[in-house]
Amino acid sequence: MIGRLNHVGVATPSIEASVALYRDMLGATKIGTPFDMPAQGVRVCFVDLPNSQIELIEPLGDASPIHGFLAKNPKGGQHHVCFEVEEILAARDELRAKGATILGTGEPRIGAHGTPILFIHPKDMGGVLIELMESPKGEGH
Ligand SMILES: CC[C@@H](C(=O)O)C(=O)SCCNC(=O)CCNC(=O)[C@H](O)C(C)(C)COP(=O)(O)OP(=O)(O)OC[C@H]1O[C@@H](n2cnc3c(N)ncnc32)[C@H](O)[C@@H]1OP(=O)(O)O
Ligand SMILES: [Co+2]
Repeated sequence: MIGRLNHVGVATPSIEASVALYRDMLGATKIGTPFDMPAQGVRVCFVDLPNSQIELIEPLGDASPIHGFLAKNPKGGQHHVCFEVEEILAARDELRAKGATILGTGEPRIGAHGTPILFIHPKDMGGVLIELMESPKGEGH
């Protein structure tokens, strides 16, 4: 089921401050323009790497799912890892059959790459919040 590592999600109280870190400390040159995803409750900015992406996420709105994480980690930190899968509904059903908790309604939502995404509760994955993302068509692993 598991495919390519698509991105590592990094929660931050300030995308602007995090962009400065990745640019000035690590020398990142391919940094996108931040954009809002109200349905996901986050503001997003991608840092492109040769083999993957860092997804900087800042809370957006009172119901943002990352408020709790930032309350525990006020300076931010590594929040989730995202793996591509070929068929998101098949992956969800297989995971559920294995006892995993799919977060939210369990129905995929459209993520920042324009394809359906789901999250697996960290309690079922050794303390790591896992995002599954359907591979963009034609880019299957
Ligand atoms: C940009 C769009 C999209 C994309 O296309 O890539 C995204 O990535 S959106 C990213 C943000 N969205 C989400 O994270 C949605 C799924 N997340 C959730 O539903 C919640 O955040 C959560 C994982 C259920 C946590 O909810 P919260 O209310 O903050 O915490 P709890 O108190 O319920 O926590 C229970 C338990 O889990 C631990 N925890 C919380 N967050 C994480 C985390 N990111 N990584 C690892 N562990 C986490 C928390 O510490 C609690 O542990 P215990 O205290 O030991 O019970
Ligand atoms: Co993500």
